[in-house]
Order: sequence, then structure tokens, then C-alpha cells
Amino acid sequence: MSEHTLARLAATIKARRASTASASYTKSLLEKGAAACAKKLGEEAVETVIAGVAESDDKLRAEAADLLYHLMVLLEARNVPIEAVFAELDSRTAQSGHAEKASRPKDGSPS
Ligand SMILES: N=c1c2ncn([C@@H]3O[C@H](COP(=O)(O)OP(=O)(O)OP(=O)(O)O)[C@@H](O)[C@H]3O)c2ncn1[C@@H]1O[C@H](COP(=O)(O)O)[C@@H](O)[C@H]1O
Repeated sequence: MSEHTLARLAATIKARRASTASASYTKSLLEKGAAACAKKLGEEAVETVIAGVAESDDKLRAEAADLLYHLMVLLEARNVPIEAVFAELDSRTAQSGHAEKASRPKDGSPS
């Protein structure tokens, strides 16, 4: 799993919205609207939490994959590009780098 995996999945989900194929779970979910997609994401989040507390690593991995998929579907339903989420994360990394530098003593000695 990488940023590219998520970007590829986002592109597939977007393509499913425009698809005329009837047998797409993604398309049927998107057609129900953002509120239904958000509800589904909430269910998957709860399942992931339960797996994180009380189930096997395999189960947690599977639930985490479901959770990411449903997050991507919600982003598509709301027309929020995954690249905007990546940019948000990148800006936080940059900010925390600045915060680290700012908290270092000016003479460079260890704190
Ligand atoms: N990554 C996923 C993916 N992860 C989870 N899911 C589906 O999400 C659902 C979540 O599990 P549940 O047990 O809650 O499902 P359910 O009871 O069948 O669902 P509901 O009726 O409650 O909505 C399952 O139906 C899974 O198949 C996914 N469905 C599709 N994809 C990918 O999305 C792309 C488009 O797929 P299609 O929509 O099938 O064309 C492809 O690349 C797929 O691999």
C-alpha cells in the first residue's frame, strides 16, 4: 500500500461513478449520496476499532482496507480529491518540521 495505491483506487472509484455498468458496488454506493457513504464509513470505522482491540492482525488488516476504501468513496461523493488530502498531510509534516526547529535551543546544545 502506498500513496500510489490510494491514488489508483481513487481514479477507479471516480471512473465507476461515470460507468454505465450496473454491477458495481461502488457505483451503487455513490448513487445513494454522501450521507449514505458517510454512514457506511462509520460502520467500517467501528468494525476497525473492534478489530484493533480484540481481533487478529489479519482481521485488522482487512477492516483497515475496507475503511480506506469507504473513506475514498466518501471523498468522491463529496468531490474532495485524494490529492487534497495528501497535500494536507504534507503541509502538516512541513509544519511539524518547523516546530521542531523552533523548539531547539539557539546555541544548538541538546535540550
Ligand atoms: N477496494 C474495494 C472494496 N473494499 C471493500 N469493498 C466492499 O465494501 C463492502 C464492505 O463490507 P460489508 O460487509 O459491510 O458489505 P455489505 O454488507 O456487502 O455492504 P452493504 O450492503 O452494507 O453496503 C463489501 O461489499 C466489500 O466488497 C470494496 N469494494 C470495491 N473495492 C474496489 O473498488 C473498485 C471498484 O469496484 P466495484 O465497485 O466492484 O466495481 C475495485 O478496484 C475494487 O477492488
